[in-house]
Amino acid sequence: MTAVLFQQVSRHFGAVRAVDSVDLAIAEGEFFAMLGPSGSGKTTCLRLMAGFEQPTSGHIEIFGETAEGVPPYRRNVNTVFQDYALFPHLSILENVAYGLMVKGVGKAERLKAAEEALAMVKLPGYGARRPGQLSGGQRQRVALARALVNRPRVLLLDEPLGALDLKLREQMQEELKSLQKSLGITFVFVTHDQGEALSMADRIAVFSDGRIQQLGTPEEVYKRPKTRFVADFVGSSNVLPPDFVRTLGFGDSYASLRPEAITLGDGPGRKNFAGRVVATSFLGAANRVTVEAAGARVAAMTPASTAPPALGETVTLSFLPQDLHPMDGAR
Ligand SMILES: Nc1ncnc2c1ncn2[C@@H]1O[C@H](COP(=O)(O)OP(=O)(O)OP(=O)(O)O)[C@@H](O)[C@H]1O
Repeated sequence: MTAVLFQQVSRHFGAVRAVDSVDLAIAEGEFFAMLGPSGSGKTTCLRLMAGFEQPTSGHIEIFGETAEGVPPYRRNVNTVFQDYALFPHLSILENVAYGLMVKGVGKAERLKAAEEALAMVKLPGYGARRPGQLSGGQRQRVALARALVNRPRVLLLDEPLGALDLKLREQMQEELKSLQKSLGITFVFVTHDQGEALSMADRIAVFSDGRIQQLGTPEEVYKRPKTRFVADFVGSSNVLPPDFVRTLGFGDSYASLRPEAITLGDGPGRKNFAGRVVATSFLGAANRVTVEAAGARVAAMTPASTAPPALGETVTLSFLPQDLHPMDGAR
């Protein structure tokens, strides 16, 4: 079943097209990431799903029901905000139970549900504390518990790990992913961190200027970026200019070629080109070798077990034709 459906959805603020003719269908139980730079429209999309914004045009459905005009509290969705928005004067348990209190659930029942939600996010026994007595990572979990206690069918997460340091972020990424799988709730996750989107999501929508540039699995988006923007934003792919692509025997368009698909030397069935080494760097498991070839700068990954070529040396590099991906927007 489709959890969230956008048909030609736009949200304009005066002349700003924050969201511009977006189509998407998020499946029930999916971990869906909206990835893009600041100002690309992903938060506005999330707010449209939550009901904090209404579309200027287009149609939104949540589990098959029209969402336009339905207020946030009537939708089967809950939002976890980046700043957590916990009440400082309430205990952790009261914070988590708050949504149920507003809905009129009796005290014993809501406190029990809040305890269960705290256990889900691995914070059992923390209920008596105040938010100020918890670490950033623990507050993040409380924010999550506070959304989960409502048993939403869709959980909307707006950069929920943004305030955490790198190590805690990575730990929470794994926990969020396994929590999502065990609960079977649809997660829609906003991030500007491509590593985070690639590692957690089932599918990613890459946003730029209010539009979806590409929608696909992490592997598709990473290995076969459709546009130069996606190639640049989602990773360290080589973006080869049309003139160079033509010399390799392909058509007249930009193309992406991942550094790890390029090897030193030639081999059967491979396409090759010559380049002069302009930089090398040791990355631990591999060396990154950058060459200049016919006006293009191309990076290759070579095994760390062999010494990289010397700077200034001319080398032959090769790749399998299927690893070169022509992109939209020729010139
Ligand atoms: N209430 C508003 N009034 C006017 N312009 C807005 C409003 N909300 C968003 N915008 C504009 O819409 C565009 C998209 O904003 P949005 O917050 O959706 O981007 P984002 O990709 O989530 O960025 P960030 O990662 O910085 O949150 C921006 O240019 C923003 O300034």
